[in-house]
Amino acid sequence: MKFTKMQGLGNDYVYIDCFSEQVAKPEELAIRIADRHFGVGGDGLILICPSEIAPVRMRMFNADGSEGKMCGNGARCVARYAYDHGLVTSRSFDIETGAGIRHAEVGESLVTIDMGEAVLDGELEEAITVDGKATRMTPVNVGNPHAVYLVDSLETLRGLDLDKIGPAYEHHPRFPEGVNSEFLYIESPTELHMRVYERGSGETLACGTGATAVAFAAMRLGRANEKVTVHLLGGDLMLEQLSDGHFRMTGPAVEVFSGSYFSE
Ligand SMILES: N[C@H](CCC[C@H](N)C(=O)O)C(=O)O
Repeated sequence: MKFTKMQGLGNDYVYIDCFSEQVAKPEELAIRIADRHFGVGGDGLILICPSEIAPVRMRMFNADGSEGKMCGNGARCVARYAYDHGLVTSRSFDIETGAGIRHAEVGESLVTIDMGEAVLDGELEEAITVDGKATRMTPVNVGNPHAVYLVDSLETLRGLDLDKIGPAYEHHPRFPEGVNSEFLYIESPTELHMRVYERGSGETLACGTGATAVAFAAMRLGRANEKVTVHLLGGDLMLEQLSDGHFRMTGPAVEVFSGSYFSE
């Protein structure tokens, strides 16, 4: 089976072009192919599929085999792949995702995705107790669920042991279906810093839906302008809220290598 390895800010997935390949059990394949020792290695698996309502459809699976409805870094890479490999002829086109249609614009090096509207999924700065510790978070839905936790300094952000504390956030009973958790430090109204512990994949170097969620939370808290740079471990994303409420996310999307995966 042919695959392509792509990354957006180090959020890396194994991509399979389902215009030419068939994947019978993507949940199982995701677990095996995303394994960094026994497989190709990645944060999960993304299928680039034909669609009846758009030129291309994205399906994303986390490293544990669970399917996510939306993936920002994945959408940029799918857009890059679709354009570079001739699945589309225009640089501007729609992608069908589990969360609905997302519009993509493929530039020379950067790709922009219209992430749609973010929705407050509860209260701003809701009280929550995680692992016995009382704290606050802002729940945001960007097609997939996020919880945004504010931290008070860059040092605190850098010092978080997410491998250790992450699972208690991911599986908190407030979110019965699990949640992607972002830890956000607001440096200024235009500069945000975040780390993410993703549902189903653990800490990743970047998360496009997560960056959209933190931009939304910071704006709703009155602490960010409508255009911000989000600094992630793997690099920077630009997020802008348009007058219609939609978030435009701009960042890199890179093909790293391709090969053949010998499954079974
Ligand atoms: N890394 C992705 C999000 C994956 C979300 C997934 N972990 C879920 O279960 O919702 C992004 O760039 O938006």
